[in-house]
Amino acid sequence: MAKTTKTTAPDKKSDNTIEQKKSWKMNRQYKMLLGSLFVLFSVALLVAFISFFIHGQEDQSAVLELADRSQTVNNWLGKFGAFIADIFVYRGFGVASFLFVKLFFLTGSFLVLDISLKRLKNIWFWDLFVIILFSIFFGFSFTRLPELGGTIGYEMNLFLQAYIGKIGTSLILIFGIIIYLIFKIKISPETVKSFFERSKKEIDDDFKTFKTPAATSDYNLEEFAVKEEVEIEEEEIEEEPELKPISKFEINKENLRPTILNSSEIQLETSSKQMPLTISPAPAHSISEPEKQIIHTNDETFVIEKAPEEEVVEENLASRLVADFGLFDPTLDLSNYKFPTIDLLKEYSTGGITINQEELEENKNRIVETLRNYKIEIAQIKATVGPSVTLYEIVPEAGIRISKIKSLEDDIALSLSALGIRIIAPIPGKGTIGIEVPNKNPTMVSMKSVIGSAKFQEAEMELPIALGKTISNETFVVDLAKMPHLLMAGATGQGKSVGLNAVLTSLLYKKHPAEVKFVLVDPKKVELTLFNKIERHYLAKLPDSGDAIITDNTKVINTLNSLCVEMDNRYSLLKDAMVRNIKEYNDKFKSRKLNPENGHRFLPYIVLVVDEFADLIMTAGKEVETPIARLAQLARAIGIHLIIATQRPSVNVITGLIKANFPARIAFRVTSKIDSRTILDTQGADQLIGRGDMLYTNGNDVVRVQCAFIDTPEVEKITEYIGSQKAYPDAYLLPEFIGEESGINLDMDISERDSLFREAAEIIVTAQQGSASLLQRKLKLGYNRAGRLIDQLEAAGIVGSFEGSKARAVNILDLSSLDLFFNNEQNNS
Ligand SMILES: Nc1ncnc2c1ncn2[C@@H]1O[C@H](COP(=O)(O)OP(=O)(O)OP(=O)(O)O)[C@@H](O)[C@H]1O
Repeated sequence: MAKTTKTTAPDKKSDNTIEQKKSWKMNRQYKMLLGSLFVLFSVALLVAFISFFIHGQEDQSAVLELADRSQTVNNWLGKFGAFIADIFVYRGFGVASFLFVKLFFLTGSFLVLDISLKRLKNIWFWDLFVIILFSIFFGFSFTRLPELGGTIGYEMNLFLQAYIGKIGTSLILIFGIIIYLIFKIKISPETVKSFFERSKKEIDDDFKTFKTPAATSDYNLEEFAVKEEVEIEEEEIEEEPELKPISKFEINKENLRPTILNSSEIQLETSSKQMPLTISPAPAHSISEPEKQIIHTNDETFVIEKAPEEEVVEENLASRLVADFGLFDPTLDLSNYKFPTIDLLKEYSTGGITINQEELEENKNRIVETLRNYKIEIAQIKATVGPSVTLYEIVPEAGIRISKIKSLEDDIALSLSALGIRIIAPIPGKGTIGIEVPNKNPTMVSMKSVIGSAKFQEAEMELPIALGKTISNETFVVDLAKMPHLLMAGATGQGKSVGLNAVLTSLLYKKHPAEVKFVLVDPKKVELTLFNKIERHYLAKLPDSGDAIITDNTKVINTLNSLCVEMDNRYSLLKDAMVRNIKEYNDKFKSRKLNPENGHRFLPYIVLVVDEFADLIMTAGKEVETPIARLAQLARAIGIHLIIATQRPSVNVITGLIKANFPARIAFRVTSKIDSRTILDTQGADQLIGRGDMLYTNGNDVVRVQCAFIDTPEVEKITEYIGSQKAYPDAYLLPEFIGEESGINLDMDISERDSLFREAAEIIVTAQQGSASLLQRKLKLGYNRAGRLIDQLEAAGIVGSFEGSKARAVNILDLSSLDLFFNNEQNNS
């Protein structure tokens, strides 16, 4: 079995046209031009400012008469210099204007080097803050030299002093400094404390080493050198990302460390003393280790060296990346994507539920009478009206056995002359007995009402699904991610397809195309075709396959196996990231702690929807059951969720293996109690009234829900709304899976032959027809296995080679010749 994995991201670059490249070049040229202008302007500012402080006063009158050519100025940059210096320094911010030189220089450099300007925002913001703060400070401190604070500083200072006085102004200035220290420098009491502690220790160390004869001048020099190096390195680290944030995740850890050889320390200590004891932990990491802390004890010969705590570089780097670029946003590729609006959906009922008082009264009386006939007295009865069913909650008199009421189910139904009575005895968690009676005039639950409900809109779930409304008329919202897989079954025409559409629509209303992808399998070819329009937004498919919606059962096997490959790939990514599930993984990826260069990517949820599962099991049997069971067992953690619908709830379709892995199940109306048991492990689905009336279970409790109704034109409108928006270049591509039918693996070895090889040969020889479909039928095999058998028969020489549409020739005439053939083969081997 040859498998190749090719993980492809949806945002695969489309073919870059020559035009695009050209426009990029133009862009770059403009940037370089503009950048150089900025750099030159910064130089001009510097010259103008310096000469303003030397000759400013003399130029003051000339600035007012710029047009007069006879006026001469002393500024080194002529009238222009005098003018800009006047604007920035005199009328502006005074000495603090020098920071503009830095700002323009940096902006120019960023443009010339084509570095993202995002970081500049931060720099401009804080520098402008400092400029204003400084100009107020100078205006405040040097009232006699107004040019130090500039007109702005001077005036602001006057303004502040007029309102809050000198003390108030100085407090504001101090507050400004605190803001800068906290947010820009990121100072906290802890950092200050640790700084002082470190300096104290350094002073102590210096003092001691000075005293200790072991500390030769060599040592001090080295230590000094190390410190200097650290300072330089730190500066570099500060500056580097400003100029080179190209590689977001790379960091050369060695650059962060001062280079010091432990051995030199050890040697120094040993050479000076006769019997020194030096304890140095973890000598294995001697190269490029951080500074070690040396603790001197009272005994001068005993020096303890303590390895410092290692910095968590990744953390720092990630938070720095997040500070610079913000959290990773997976929706950025389609940032203008607009979610479908609620008005695309239709409102079916005008008002809410209509309560028919007479009907309620009548039903109540009948229930009471029927029970009284069987000597069951009722203490209290309460009715809750739902959209299609009313729940009568009964509190029986003390001493009445619940099983007695339950056994009267059919009698009560008969006396109420209604289809679909369901008795819940007792209602879990309530201690009452429930009798559900269908309403004469059920209210249709529109998809609009459930999608628009606050419960759905505000649902904090990974994959919220609005299924419909419960008996107490509450919107019923469940999380597919928690289910984690859903089985939907029900007889034909009871609302399965509408239910599937409701599930898909819910997800379309809540999830961005970057966050969820659907794999749709639709053997009926008509149910899910509408979703074709959103192929490039929401669908996933195999590479090189035409339509994303799979209608051919043989292709399903490849898709399922490909999903298994995707699952394995995702598990290894999760393992690599040391997280347990997709949510943690994506959170980590968003906070830029995972490097895309190591294959990490944002993982969208994948929802596999199989309509008509029975059909699939019939044609492909075990070959689909195995990958489905594998996905169902393992895929929950990595965000692959399965929704399987079938109208034939028989045990050979919903097998034990499938059932064990699908705790969440929806049953629409079925025809027999046995079917109900097959789906829900309990009866009840046979007593539903159809038209979207359903039972939902996720373990123990069974909830009766009226499924929301969504019609085909509504789905069409939604898919059209989404489909007409900008999309990804292609559908989300699943990893490639090369199935066994590719013919590459002809099993030539006799020992590796299929166990049914002899039987298959006999069938082919008897029928004198070499076709895989014959084997499929006779041996009840899937397409793949039958194909492989034919390949083996060809390799053995029993059938001829592939001849297009004609069946293969059979080279052995009858069964006796076949026996002879096998005997010969055995003797030869
Ligand atoms: N939630 C609902 N509310 C009201 N009517 C519904 C609802 N669901 C289904 N119906 C009615 O039942 C009809 C059949 O529904 P649907 O096509 O979903 O059945 P199905 O189980 O998918 O049938 P099949 O298996 O043959 O495709 C719909 O045309 C609609 O009139």
